[in-house]
Amino acid sequence: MDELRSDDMPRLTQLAHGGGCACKIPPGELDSLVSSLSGRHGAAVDPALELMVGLDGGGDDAAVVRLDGERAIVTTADFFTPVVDDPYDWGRIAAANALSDVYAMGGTPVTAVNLLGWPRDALPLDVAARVLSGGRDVAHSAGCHVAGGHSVDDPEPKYGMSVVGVVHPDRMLRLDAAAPGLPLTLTKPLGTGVLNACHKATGTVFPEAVETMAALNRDASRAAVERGIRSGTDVTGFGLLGHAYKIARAAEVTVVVDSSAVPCLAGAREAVADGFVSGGTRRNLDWITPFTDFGSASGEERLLLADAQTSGGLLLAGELPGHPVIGEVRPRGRHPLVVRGRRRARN
Ligand SMILES: Nc1ncnc2c1ncn2[C@@H]1O[C@H](COP(=O)(O)OP(=O)(O)OP(=O)(O)O)[C@@H](O)[C@H]1O
Ligand SMILES: [Mg+2]
Repeated sequence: MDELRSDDMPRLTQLAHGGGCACKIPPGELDSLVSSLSGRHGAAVDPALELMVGLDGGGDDAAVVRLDGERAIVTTADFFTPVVDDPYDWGRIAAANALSDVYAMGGTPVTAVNLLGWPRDALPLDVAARVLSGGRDVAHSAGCHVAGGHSVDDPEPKYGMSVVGVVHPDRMLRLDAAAPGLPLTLTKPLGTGVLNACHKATGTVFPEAVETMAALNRDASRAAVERGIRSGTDVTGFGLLGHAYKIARAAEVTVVVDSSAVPCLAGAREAVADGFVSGGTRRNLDWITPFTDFGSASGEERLLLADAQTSGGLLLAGELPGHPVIGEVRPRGRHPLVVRGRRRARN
């Protein structure tokens, strides 16, 4: 428990209507909103640099513009409400999540600025300082400067970062580059959404979930790029199946997820069974259900596969030693998404 906490200070998660990436605008609504920006008025006039990745196809993890044949700039922004009550941990998690979209493009973050919304009447500013120091420490561990920010008075606490990175233009991890025949790899276990919902409701701390969320996707991203992997994304608010669907849609393939191979945090299955399921997770499931062949997957399995993750792992079209293969990419079939159930033992 953080030393700044006093009995009359509200728990951070109680000041948030939703938590972390589970408070994102639902995927279908976001698609409509973002598509309203493209089309006839969607291109910059006389752009200074070539846009390599933008809003087409529902948008990738970050925007990319080419500087020259060897270098491109990656830009992204992410902020959300508290996922945990400890301000330093929340800061670490929010920063790892913001940096993750640069890693999800195969890039290296170079500089970040803080985005802070703070309820000045409800929470002392030294709590905000703890949040910012958690974010700074994680960004620094990533070799990324924290060199500014923007702060507003806000009834609901919010924190995140806008991050600029660099990437080689021919070595990016793009949604639309997933090719049939490739295995599918996931680099962090699922379950942060349901465990965060349990934490918010009961106050129970899940240290393994906190460390998973605060962990950088840097090493997995670097290793993937070195191995020649060129397609991937990070698994966040739309859940494993939502982000797998975004790959299937962008690359016009079918993504098969083998549910028995998907790693889960300790306690996650119990948390689903106990009903700690966020509205965001249920909306994810509603969104992907028409596109998915669920086979014999149970209701609880579906919820876990759609669980809104905060600062989740990379989902890669390719094999990465040390991380589980959880499915494969196939030519587009009847459904963009297929869930293979748990295999029954043969008699
Ligand atoms: N308000 C907005 N205006 C323009 N584009 C937006 C807006 N909100 C989201 N987008 C774009 O929509 C796409 C999907 O957004 P989403 O937040 O799901 O992606 P993401 O940044 O990879 O998410 P995460 O940080 O959870 O990994 C992205 O390309 C993002 O840039
Ligand atoms: Mg992303």
